[in-house]
This record gives sequence, structure tokens and C-alpha cells, in this order.
Amino acid sequence: MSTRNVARFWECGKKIICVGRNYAEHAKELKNELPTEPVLFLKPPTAYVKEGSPILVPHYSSNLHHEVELGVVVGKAGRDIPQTSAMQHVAGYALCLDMTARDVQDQCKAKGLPWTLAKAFDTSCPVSDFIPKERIPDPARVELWLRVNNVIRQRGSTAQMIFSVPCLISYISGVMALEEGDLILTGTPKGVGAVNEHDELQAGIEGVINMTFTVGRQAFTSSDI
Ligand SMILES: CC(=O)CC(=O)C(=O)O
Ligand SMILES: [Mg+2]
Repeated sequence: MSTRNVARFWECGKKIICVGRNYAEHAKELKNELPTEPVLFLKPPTAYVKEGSPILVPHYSSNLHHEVELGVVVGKAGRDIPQTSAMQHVAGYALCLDMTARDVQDQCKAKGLPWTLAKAFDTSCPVSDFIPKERIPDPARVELWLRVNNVIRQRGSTAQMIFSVPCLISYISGVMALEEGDLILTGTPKGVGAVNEHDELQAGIEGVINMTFTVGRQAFTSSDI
């Protein structure tokens, strides 16, 4: 396993695989049924944003929500990985936000459409620096928190996850090959809510890392990147 290659995982251009409804209290707050198997969706690598650049509200949304999540960085490729060896495929972790255009997601759900517009827009995946595996000895005991303008909105432990990290790695790798540099977002605890332009978001993994982002608005203009 190479941690050197994934230390800047956000520049690897690999998959961002997201798990939804992995915390019972969050599924309840959005009036969703508890899943019997992991709910998956994807973000493109253009969703990444790092501290120092703003999170942009998409021009077609007026209800952007924060979701703080533990990210798992894949360090060794594999498919059909058994749960018993799943942790050997983990290089480390990251603190992540799964920014969600909730109004658009609600419309997609009502029409039976995929969540791409709600979940995969540019800057929909703010991430921290890479956290080496050794700094989080047990991914089932991670305390996550998120504040908006210094007011606490989310606090939860990965102990509340319905599907554990080894279970998710095993399940996902039975659907698509996992590659070095992929990132798995493991779902959000309860307390999701709206953010507005000029808000300041602070998020953390207790005792490990924290990060700060401001919110801006996407301009609907043509530009080269
Ligand atoms: C309803 C959702 O947006 C699912 C999700 O992303 C989650 O973390 O749960
Ligand atoms: Mg999420």
C-alpha cells in the first residue's frame, strides 16, 4: 500500500463514492426509510474544493445543505474485497462535506431521477488534508462536528453508522473496482441544514483535524478552466 501516491488524493482524478442514509437519525430527519443495503451515488473529481477556496451555491439551487462525513482514502486497488481484509485497502482518511442542493434533490426524488444535479456540482466535496491511517486507529470511534457561523449544527459519532467501514468497502468493491486514490464518503449524522452566501463553515474530527470554508455563489457564466 502506498500512502505517498494518495497523500494528495484530491488531485488523483479518481472516484468519489458516497454512501447515503448510513445514520438512522439522519434518515429519520429527512423522513427516509432505513436502508437494508448501502445507498450509493458518485461525485466527479471536479467536486473537490480545498480550504482557501469557497464552496459555491449552484446557480440553480436556493437551498444548499451541509453534511459532515468521514472520508476513507483507498490505498490499494481491489474488487470483491472481503470484510476481513478490507482495512488493508485503506491508506487513510479525510474530513469531508457532502454539500447537497436539497431543493434539487427533493425534485429529483419526486420525479424518480438520479441525484447528480443535487450532489455532483463543482465544489460539492470540500475536503481536509489527508489523515494517515495511524491517526485514526478505529474508524468506528470518530467524533464529527460542524458549526455554521460558530453555531453547532452537527455532532455525531461513526459508532452510529448502520454499515461499518469494512462493510462499505466490501459492498462497494462488489459493484465497482476500487482504485488507489478513490475516496469513500461514509454518510452524515443528523443535523443537516441550510447554508447561505457569506456563511462560515467549520468542521472537525475531534482531536484530529478541523477545517474552515466560506460560502459563495456560482456565477452562471462561460469560462475556461
Ligand atoms: C439524503 C442524502 O442526501 C443522503 C446522504 O448523502 C447522507 O449522507 O445520508
Ligand atoms: Mg451525504
